[in-house]
Amino acid sequence: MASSEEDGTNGASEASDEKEAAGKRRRLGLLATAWLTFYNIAMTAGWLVLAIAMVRFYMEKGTHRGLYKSIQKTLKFFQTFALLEVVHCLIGIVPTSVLVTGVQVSSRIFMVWLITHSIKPIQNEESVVLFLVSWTVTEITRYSFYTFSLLDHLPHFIKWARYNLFIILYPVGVAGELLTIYAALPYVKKSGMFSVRLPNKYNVSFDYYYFLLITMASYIPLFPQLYFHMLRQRRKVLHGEVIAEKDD
Ligand SMILES: CCCCCCCCCCCCC/C=C/C(=O)SCCNC(=O)CCNC(=O)[C@H](O)C(C)(C)COP(=O)(O)OP(=O)(O)OC[C@H]1O[C@@H](n2cnc3c(N)ncnc32)[C@H](O)[C@@H]1OP(=O)(O)O
Repeated sequence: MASSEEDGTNGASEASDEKEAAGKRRRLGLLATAWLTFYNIAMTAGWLVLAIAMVRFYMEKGTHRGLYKSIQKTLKFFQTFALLEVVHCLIGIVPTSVLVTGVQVSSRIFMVWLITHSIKPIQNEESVVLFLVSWTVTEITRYSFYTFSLLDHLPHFIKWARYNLFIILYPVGVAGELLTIYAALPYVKKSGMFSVRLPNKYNVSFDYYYFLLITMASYIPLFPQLYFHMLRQRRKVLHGEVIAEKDD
């Protein structure tokens, strides 16, 4: 059987990819393209640094205990920087849903700052490693995908990885996040952190423990939407299907 390379279909699809990328750059404008290229390169580099630091830590110490503490500054910096992705959608320089990106980025910011950073006793949980590894592999792939696409030289394996690895990494990452929040519950309940009790002069109360329970429950309707969004993107990019979405 003739392969796609042999019968020339691969060449044709490469030519059409290049044409598409050139059209995309024209649409975006020079400034936006330059900014996105810089942003994606910086983010790829940041997550690569994180990956190397994690591998080195594990090879030197042979345990995951202390891993989070050793990489937390880099993680916080690059994950917080990702808030710009919501801005990119809002100003229209990337054709992505503000809602999908907003949920994705805010859940990460929440995990980094309001869970792992704030609740020290859970930093050595195995579940933290689960989401750290899953986020790191995802982001190296995702940002290098965007970078190479903008530069018009997208290797097939990166495209393949961007739209296949998430099938496993997304559930693994979400499991890591949920298990970490679950591990945090006893500490939150005992300490009463971030909670506001009555009576107070504003007459409002807030219980972080119940907020966490509600957050965990919100994964049930929200995660499938993100997952199915990615499955639709996968069909569109890898199999060329035209799919209408109504999530904006
Ligand atoms: C306050 C508390 C809140 C708590 C909320 C709790 C509920 C949370 C529930 C869900 C929790 C999820 C937690 C997440 C866990 C993990 O991440 S685990 C690790 C695995 N994760 C993944 O695999 C993430 C996969 N998901 C995504 O990638 C996101 O959905 C996305 C980031 C929003 C990306 O989706 P989308 O943009 O639609 O896909 P793409 O195909 O990549 O892009 C579409 C087009 O946009 C262009 N583009 C996008 N970004 C850029 C960029 N930076 N630079 C250049 N171009 C960009 C892209 O090229 C595409 O363009 P076209 O080719 O023209 O279509």
